[in-house]
Amino acid sequence: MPTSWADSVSAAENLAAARPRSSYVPPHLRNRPPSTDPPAHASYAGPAASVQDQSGYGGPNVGGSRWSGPRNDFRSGYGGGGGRGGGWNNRTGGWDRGRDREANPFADDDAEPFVEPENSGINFDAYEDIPVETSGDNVPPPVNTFVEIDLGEAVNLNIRRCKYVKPTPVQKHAIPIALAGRDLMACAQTGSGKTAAFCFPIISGIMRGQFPRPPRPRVAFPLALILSPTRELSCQIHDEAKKFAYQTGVRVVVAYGGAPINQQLRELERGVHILVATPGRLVDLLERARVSLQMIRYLALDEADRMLDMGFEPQIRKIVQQMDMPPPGVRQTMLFSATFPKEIQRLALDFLSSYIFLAVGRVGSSTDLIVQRVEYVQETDKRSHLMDLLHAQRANGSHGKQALTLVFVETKKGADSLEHWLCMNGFPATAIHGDRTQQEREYALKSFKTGNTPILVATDVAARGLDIPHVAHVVNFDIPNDIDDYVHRIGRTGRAGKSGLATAFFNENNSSVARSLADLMQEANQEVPAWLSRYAARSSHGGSKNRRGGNRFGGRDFRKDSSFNRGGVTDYYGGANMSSGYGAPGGYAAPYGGAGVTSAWD
Ligand SMILES: Nc1ncnc2c1ncn2[C@@H]1O[C@H](COP(=O)(O)OP(=O)(O)OP(=O)(O)O)[C@@H](O)[C@H]1O
Repeated sequence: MPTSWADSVSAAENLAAARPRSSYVPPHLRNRPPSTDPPAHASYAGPAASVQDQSGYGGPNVGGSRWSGPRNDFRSGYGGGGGRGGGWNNRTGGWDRGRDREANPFADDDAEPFVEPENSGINFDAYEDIPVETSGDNVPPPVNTFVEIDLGEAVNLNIRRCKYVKPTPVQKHAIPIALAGRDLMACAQTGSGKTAAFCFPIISGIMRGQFPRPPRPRVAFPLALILSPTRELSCQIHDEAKKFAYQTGVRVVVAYGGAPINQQLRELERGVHILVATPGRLVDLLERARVSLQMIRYLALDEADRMLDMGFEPQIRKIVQQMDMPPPGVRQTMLFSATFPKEIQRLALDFLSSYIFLAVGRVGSSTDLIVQRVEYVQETDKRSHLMDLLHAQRANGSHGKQALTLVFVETKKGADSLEHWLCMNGFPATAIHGDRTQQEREYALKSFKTGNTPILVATDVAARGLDIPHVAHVVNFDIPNDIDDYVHRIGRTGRAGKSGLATAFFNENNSSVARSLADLMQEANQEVPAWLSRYAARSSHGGSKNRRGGNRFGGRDFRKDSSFNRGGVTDYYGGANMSSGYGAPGGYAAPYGGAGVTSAWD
């Protein structure tokens, strides 16, 4: 009997190796020991449903009826093709052929080129005391271990390959909610494992589900759609999802702008269960009729508040509401972010059905793992101040090496110019922003990640979601106008239980965020300089962007606000007609998404 993860991984690999290669194994029987009984009928029952049957991972059935709830009843009937023989994976060139050639997504994991000796090791105990709030009807109880969550043997094996020992707090709560088929709006701090929180239930659901054969050839019919705001983030989610879905038979494909579309079309033609995409490229594919959303059962918006703000909202509405995607209640919708302004929560009602709101930590708060410093620096002194910081950092670093430092600026021009200046002054720097070609962007990111160019100057295009190990320091050379952007930027360090440092250069130009910055720092147990408190006191009367106002724990699901019910919406937790009255133009636009917000994005 396997006694450790390593044992069970190698046992499973041996089992796979021992399987006779010559005889044809139908896709739905792959990953199953030879003795397992064949299914009663030939309908497609998810790529690796059989894996579940032999898992031994029964565990308590968290969420009780999650596999037989009304949503799943509906799903199995959706499209009316559940009983058709063969299933959609059997079409010519289907994903199952690709599965035989599935590259090992873990192959590079142990060859980390840049290793920072201090501060390695994941310390999720740091998250244990975080307050958690859930609201909504019949919230499924959280779990404490992955074993309790019935994700199936293949996914459990991948969890071990990822070296995840136990679920993070957001995973403990969000995974059972998602497995129960519930819509979810989840807010949890940067670097706390949200990607896995929405990927695991999607993969598991696809493995267990009954889905009809896709109706047309040469058109991709994904079952799940994961949207994210940037190309790099979509690629990262794709990489992660491929790890979680390795050898499950669930096929994950990514589509994003700036890369040749033909290659992406070819990938899509080979079949896709989970499509990870940026909105612009997806709209293109939909308009070319190469992707249909008609079979979507799962919709996840990562960085959901960003996806629903002014820059992306029209595209998201087009994708979700104006094409052929099943409506809320038919599909399962999950929104994740570290920040969720109330205006956006309100807007999100249009996409959700009877959802559960989950907040792990304070909504929009940063993690205590990040030491935040704010320094008063005049505009003209910023460069020399940065140079001092970098010099000091190099002197303190191991072997005189520059630690990975991410420097955020407001504009693309500013990024180019600072990169140039740093290089001229002997600091190995590169830059990433929306005017660079995709190739340049990818090269910059890679060079930074590997430590070849340990300073990355970036606009907000790199602010959200990117999980770059060993980022020691985030410098807000220009402080963003919106405090939520600040939260995401500094969240590039202090991830997965590790600590990090964030320094912001503050001056008169930033007085509009003084209050929210001081509040945020206080919430995260950071030392607030007296001069910043004075700025905050001065600016506390104005500033529509100041959405904080102290500790808001306990009142953050906006449905709990009295204004929610005053808006004529009486169904408190997501019954019919919740969206009425909120589609009015200007409902949220004024306080959110100023002119500068979209400039740095794709
Ligand atoms: N249960 C776990 N155990 C150990 N590490 C984990 C676990 N879950 C996730 N991680 C790791 O934690 C890191 C951060 O995860 P992830 O990128 O999903 O965070 P996030 O909450 O989406 O952050 P952001 O808000 O910045 O997008 C990743 O490197 C991921 O592999």
